[in-house]
Amino acid sequence: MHEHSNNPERKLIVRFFSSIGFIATLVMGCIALTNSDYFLFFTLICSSLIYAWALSVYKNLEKSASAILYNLYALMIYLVLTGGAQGTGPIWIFIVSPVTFSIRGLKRGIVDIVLFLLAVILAFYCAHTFSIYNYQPDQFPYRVIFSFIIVAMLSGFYENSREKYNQKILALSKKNELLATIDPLTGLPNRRFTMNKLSEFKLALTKEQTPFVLILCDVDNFKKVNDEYGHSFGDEALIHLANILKQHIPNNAVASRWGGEEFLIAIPNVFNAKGVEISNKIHAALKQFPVNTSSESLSLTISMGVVQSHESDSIDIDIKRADELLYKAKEQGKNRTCSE
Ligand SMILES: Nc1nc2c(ncn2[C@@H]2O[C@H](COP(=O)(O)OP(=O)(O)OP(=O)(O)O)[C@@H](O)[C@H]2O)c(=O)[nH]1
Repeated sequence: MHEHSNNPERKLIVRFFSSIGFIATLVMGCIALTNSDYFLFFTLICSSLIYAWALSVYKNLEKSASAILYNLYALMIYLVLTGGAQGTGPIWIFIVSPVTFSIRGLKRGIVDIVLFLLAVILAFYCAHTFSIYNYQPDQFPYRVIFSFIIVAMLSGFYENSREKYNQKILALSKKNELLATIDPLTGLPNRRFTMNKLSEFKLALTKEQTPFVLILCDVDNFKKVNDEYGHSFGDEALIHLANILKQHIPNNAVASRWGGEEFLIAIPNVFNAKGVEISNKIHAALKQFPVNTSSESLSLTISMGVVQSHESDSIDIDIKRADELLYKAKEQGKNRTCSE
């Protein structure tokens, strides 16, 4: 499948063009019938049926797109060859480049249009050589071909800008999506991202009995840190803590900034005891590595509540239990972990 056509926008375009093609060829077929032009009537009805089929298989984009385009090309070549109604047939070829580019995209569109152009030149040549239709004035075919090339180039230029613009928008929205899930100060995932991750962990617990542990952490006496050392030192302390948390959790775990000076760690595939072991390593690392700035140094301490998620409890209840244990750790004198 061509990557350009692999999205809902392409499906819409394919449906749109197959519907337009179906209606237009059907109406033109009926007009040909009233003019007693039976061969043109038969050609247009066949074309209309192909468009109807393309519409019915629109979910298979490649098939549907090829049916629309090759049907269109065949009809255009027929019109050029026979002159259509009183020699006006070639006028229709100008719709080919916008339709081709919007269905095929730029690169493949150029290939299709060059091949189509060669077929049109051949059709004009055959019409003249075999006296199928005698275009008047003689320069008419040259003018049509020349203006077709200009229209094709303009459509290609437009498609090129459109694709570049789309890519920019896509990159920007990906970047924004990422920013919306990351805490700008610590670079850790934020609450929103973590809630989604917790839902995944909960699903794995209920479906596959994969256990997971939550560790809720809160910096001790952080108001005092801010008051004594300043707010920017407080910020440095949070960044330092975030780095320590990242270094001490398994790769498949998530350490997130839950809000303010609170952090939540979620570790899949482990039981409570492993959560407590990790929390003890974090306490030790904070003791070993103080927050250092050019002028200040401080050993930060945190309190933690560790719980194992219960299959029967909601995520909110799990977090509430962790919060109760964290509160207990604070009550018992801080710089410690309480678990169930
Ligand atoms: N520097 C800085 N401070 C923050 C940030 N977010 C929250 N705080 C501060 O964190 C402090 C939290 O204070 P409290 O809730 O009283 O808690 P505490 O002083 O740590 O006391 P305990 O939790 O009982 O140990 C407040 O002073 C907030 O202003 C932040 O992003 N940067």
